[in-house]
Order: sequence, then C-alpha cells, then structure tokens
Amino acid sequence: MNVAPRSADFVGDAVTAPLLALDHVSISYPTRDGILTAVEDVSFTLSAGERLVLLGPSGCGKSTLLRAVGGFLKPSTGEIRLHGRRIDAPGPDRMTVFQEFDQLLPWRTVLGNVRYALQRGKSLPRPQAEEVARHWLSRVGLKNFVDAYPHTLSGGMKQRVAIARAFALEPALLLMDEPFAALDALTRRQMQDELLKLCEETGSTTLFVTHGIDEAIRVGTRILALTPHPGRLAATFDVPPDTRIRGTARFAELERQIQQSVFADPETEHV
Ligand SMILES: Nc1ncnc2c1ncn2[C@@H]1O[C@H](COP(=O)(O)OP(=O)(O)OP(=O)(O)O)[C@@H](O)[C@H]1O
Repeated sequence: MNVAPRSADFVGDAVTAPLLALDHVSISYPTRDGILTAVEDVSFTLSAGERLVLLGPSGCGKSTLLRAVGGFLKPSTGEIRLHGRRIDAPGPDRMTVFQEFDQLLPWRTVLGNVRYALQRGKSLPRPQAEEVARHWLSRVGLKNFVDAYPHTLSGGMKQRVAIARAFALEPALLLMDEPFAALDALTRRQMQDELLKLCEETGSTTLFVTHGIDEAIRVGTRILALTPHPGRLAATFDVPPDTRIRGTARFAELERQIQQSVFADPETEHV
C-alpha cells in the first residue's frame, strides 16, 4: 500500500513543496441559463518529473482545469500554486500544446515559429534561438522541413512543431490538451510513443488531458479520472513503467480497471 502523502515531495529528510498543487479548486462559467459549475472541489499535486493525465468523458472539465493551470482562467474557489506561488496569469513557465492544428503562426516558417518563441519567451539572441530551434525540430523528425510554412504540413507535422516549440522553451510544466485527438489512429500512436520518449529523456513534468484510456496509460505515470458534470475526482491510478507497454496483459488489465471503475455509466461507455 502506498502510504506516502501526496501533498509534498520528500528529498532526503527535507520536505519540499510539490511543483504544482491544486487545492479544492472549483471553476464555474456564467451562461445564459445561470452559473455552470464545470469543475468541483478538485485537489491534487504534481511532482517534478511526473506525467499526470486528467482522464474523463467529454465535458467533464478537463480542458477547463488545464486552462486554469495555464493561467487563462481563474478558479471560482480554491487555489492553484506553481512552486508554491499562486497562479494568476499565463507565463513562460507553462507551455501548452493544444489539439487544434492552427496554433502555429502561419506567416512564419517552421524554424521561425520555434525561433520566435525562444526569442520572446527566453530572450535568446536570434542566432542562439535558431540553434536551439534547429535542435528541437531535429528531435521531432522535422530537420528537413525547417523552411516549410505551416499550411504545407500534415496535422501530425504541425503537432510536432508545437511540441518542439514547447520543449524548446523548457517550461517548468508542459500542458497538453488532447494534442493528438485530431490525428488518425496510426499517427496518434506514433506521436504518443515519440512524446513518451521525449518526456522520459528530458524528465519533463507534464499535465496531459485526454478522454482516451489507452492514451492515458501510454503517456502517463499517474491517471486522475474525473466524473462528468461537474468534474470531480473519481479515482487515481498509478502507471508503473512495465504497464505502459501496449499488448501486454498488464496494460489490458489496467485498461479494464479504469473502464470499469470510471466509465461504468452507460451514458459514458463510448469514451
Ligand atoms: N467558455 C465557456 N462558457 C460556458 N461554458 C463552458 C465554457 N467552456 C466550457 N464550458 C462548459 O464547461 C464544461 C466543461 O468543459 P471542458 O471543455 O472543460 O470539458 P472537457 O472535459 O475538456 O471536454 P472535451 O473532452 O469535450 O474537450 C462543459 O459543460 C462545457 O460546456
């Protein structure tokens, strides 16, 4: 049984604050019909190097939570802290990769997109920014496409640029909002594997949103399942390294457990 408290990380004898902490967070939207509570009383922490997946059916508030961590939305109640400080605005310490393919600047080349982000976000001089950008574009397999414009790329290639840009900025926290949801199944699997490799190599701390159980197990070290309408924490699943290998009995067993405990409701069976 895991008895270690989740509220803090232990480094030797010292206790340090977790990288990210959500403390009784509720988030509401004003609508024509009144106040809609999208997320209710959600608390969790995220330690450096973890890849935490928020999993749940459509509309359960996953993106809402991610936007709040990104600083684009304020919780109605509760608090979100990064490195112990309350988040109240976006910042270069959090980079988001979105699902949409239009997150790149269309008037800049692939290289220009990543270089510009580095010049702005990290104040790097242009030659240095270009060098770092080339390095990351090469790591996502786009070495030969640096001079291409976004509209000439496939959806998968556009997502690779967005991922390269996010990693290049070396944020404290990578935020991924269903980055592969609009891709075909084969490309999606390939990109999941590539992302996993990058995350493992860099030790990046990641908060990943998906409604796919398979994807959650493949990319996450821990999965938080949310209930629908409003989103509340339903269950937590740790994903040991030997469980995230597709086709194994362990993978299938965890998939079955998650399906059973979280998506037993016939209304959400399609997830
Ligand atoms: N700007 C908004 N104004 C009003 N309601 C909103 C707004 N954004 C989201 N909502 C509502 O909040 C709830 C949660 O939405 P959210 O997009 O966070 O869910 P999600 O789990 O990410 O869904 P999906 O998987 O479909 O992207 C939904 O009921 C949605 O209709």
